[in-house]
Amino acid sequence: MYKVKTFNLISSKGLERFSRDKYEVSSDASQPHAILLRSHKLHNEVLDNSVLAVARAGAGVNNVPVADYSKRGIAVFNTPGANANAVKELVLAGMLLSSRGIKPGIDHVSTLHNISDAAELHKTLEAQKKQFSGSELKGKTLGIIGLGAIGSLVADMALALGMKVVGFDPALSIEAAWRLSSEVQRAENMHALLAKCDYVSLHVPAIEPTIHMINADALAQAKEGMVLVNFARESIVDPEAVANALDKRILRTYVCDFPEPVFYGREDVIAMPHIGASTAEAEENCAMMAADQIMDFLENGNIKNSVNFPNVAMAREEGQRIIFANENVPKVLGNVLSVLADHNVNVIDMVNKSRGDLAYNIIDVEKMENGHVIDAINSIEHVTSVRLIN
Ligand SMILES: NC(=O)C1=CN([C@@H]2O[C@H](COP(=O)(O)OP(=O)(O)OC[C@H]3O[C@@H](n4cnc5c(N)ncnc54)[C@H](O)[C@@H]3O)[C@@H](O)[C@H]2O)C=CC1
Ligand SMILES: O=C(O)CCC(=O)C(=O)O
Repeated sequence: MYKVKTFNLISSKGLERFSRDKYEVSSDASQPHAILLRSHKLHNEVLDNSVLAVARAGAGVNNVPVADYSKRGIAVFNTPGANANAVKELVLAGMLLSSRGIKPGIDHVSTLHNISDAAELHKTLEAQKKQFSGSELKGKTLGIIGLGAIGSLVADMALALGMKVVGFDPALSIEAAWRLSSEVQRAENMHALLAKCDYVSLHVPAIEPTIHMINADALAQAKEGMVLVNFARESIVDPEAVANALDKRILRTYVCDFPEPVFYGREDVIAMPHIGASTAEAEENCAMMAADQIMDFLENGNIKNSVNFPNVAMAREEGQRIIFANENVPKVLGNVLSVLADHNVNVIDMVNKSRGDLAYNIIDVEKMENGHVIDAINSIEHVTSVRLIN
């Protein structure tokens, strides 16, 4: 029986993927083989040694101490693109909220509840509505920083609305580049993008080079009156610098999914409670993808969409499957094969792949009589995790 421990509310569509005869899935599972979570922060959790995999039902893995887990041979997964459409739609809502008098207009209407005569109400509204006029998105320039799953959908949406789109992404993958519309203009650097855009939307992961990438220096380059949209992470902007830029009217509005105390009471900040991915569809997509990845990893050792391990897949053969991870240094695989030879274990098939400092291996062997092989592999220097699947 495999055990999966969950944090956060995981869509039942995902939880239902785990068959009851093979999996026990609960928020209080002890000694779990895998963790399935959304935004819960794992940095302060003591993880049982039983854990082999952590799957983030979502995109950002800044709530997971990936480097520590890599050293322990724990595979960390995410669900690329599974919630991208949900975020894209809220980016559009954010841009519209910043450009039209939608929220103040609605708030104003709710203050008029004491007018019981319909004709008087309509007359009052018509007389006052000029306070709530705005401007259109069509013809404006949107800058997108980070052109991955979400950024590319935001680009398509903005182009469809008649906006000009400028993008910046120095780490763009080939796959993402293929997805991107040729109408997106490339900015040489972030400052060039900030200088010419009416709206700028952030879609980068929270990693060391992006922390506070929107700071006082960056904002000093911004086109006056720019709207900054942040559905990425709070740490990507320096909140004090954003507040200063709003004070100086360099920024017209800051739209974000990450409220900060420094923004309380500001009418030029539109803050949402981290709901970019909070749609039934996105929650289902993420949970199902994460569940499938956990199952294929636990049952077959296959890896898809890991953020620290290489993608690996090998069809199952008869016999048993040895899976081990190691530091990516010479001789480890050779030493493991020597152990197998010393124990008269016949190899049927194998795959060895590396990613950065890590290597991951699947070796299918004929059924072993000797129970000490796994212990012997475990004691080889630089092996970080090993297990046997029958
Ligand atoms: N508000 C919410 O509920 C959600 C927020 N997010 C956030 O959005 C982020 C992006 O999500 P996806 O588009 O799905 O990820 P993704 O991995 O598909 O795209 C991220 C892109 O950022 C680029 N990038 C990395 N460093 C950069 C830099 N210094 N400058 C410019 N571009 C850079 C990468 O090359 C990549 O193309 C996630 O990491 C997460 O933090 C994601 C989903 C929901
Ligand atoms: O699970 C959520 O609601 C948050 C989604 C998110 O921030 C992400 O996927 O990076």
